[in-house]
Amino acid sequence: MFSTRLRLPLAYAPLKSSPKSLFRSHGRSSTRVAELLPDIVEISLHKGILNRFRTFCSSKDLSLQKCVPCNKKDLSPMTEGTANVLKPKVPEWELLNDGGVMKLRRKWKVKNFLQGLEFFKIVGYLAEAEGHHPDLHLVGWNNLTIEIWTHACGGLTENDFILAAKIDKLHLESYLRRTSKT
Ligand SMILES: C[C@H](O)[C@H](O)[C@H]1CNC2=NC(N)=NC(=O)C2=N1
Repeated sequence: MFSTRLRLPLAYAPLKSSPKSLFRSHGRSSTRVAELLPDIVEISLHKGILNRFRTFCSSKDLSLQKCVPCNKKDLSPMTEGTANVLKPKVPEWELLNDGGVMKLRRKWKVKNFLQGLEFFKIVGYLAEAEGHHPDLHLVGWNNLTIEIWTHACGGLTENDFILAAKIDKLHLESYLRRTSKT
């Protein structure tokens, strides 16, 4: 864990210019506050590092994260609010509530039926590698839809957003353009 003891030489601790948030205006004498300074600095430093660590964990690019096994007993679906927070990270996908089950959905038009099946195969290999699987639909031979949700809990988990982000990283649109010439 991060524990960096930073002992500021009190002479250099600019008490007056320190951010208000560090020093409550309890009218404490500067001597008392000065005594507290090293611990206050350490706590804020610690928090800063922890916050940076947390930011790293919820890294912007979901496609760099890995899906986790959905076999935890207490796995529960995320709230609609949380889903809306994550949604901007997968802008091509829509959030839908399918009879009470929150899902991610994205549609593509394919050139022909075989291209659709090829598309499924590419996504299938990704899903197998992640251990998390989308629902694949190919309707009217060229309307391809992918829906992603976590069946184990009947709703959305971070796995679903990670898988959606990884599917986007496949850049299947350029695949569809390339193969449509064949
Ligand atoms: C143990 C393993 O994580 C589970 O069997 C996985 C497989 N793929 C999955 N995919 C999806 N979408 N939901 C699940 O609940 C799920 N469970």
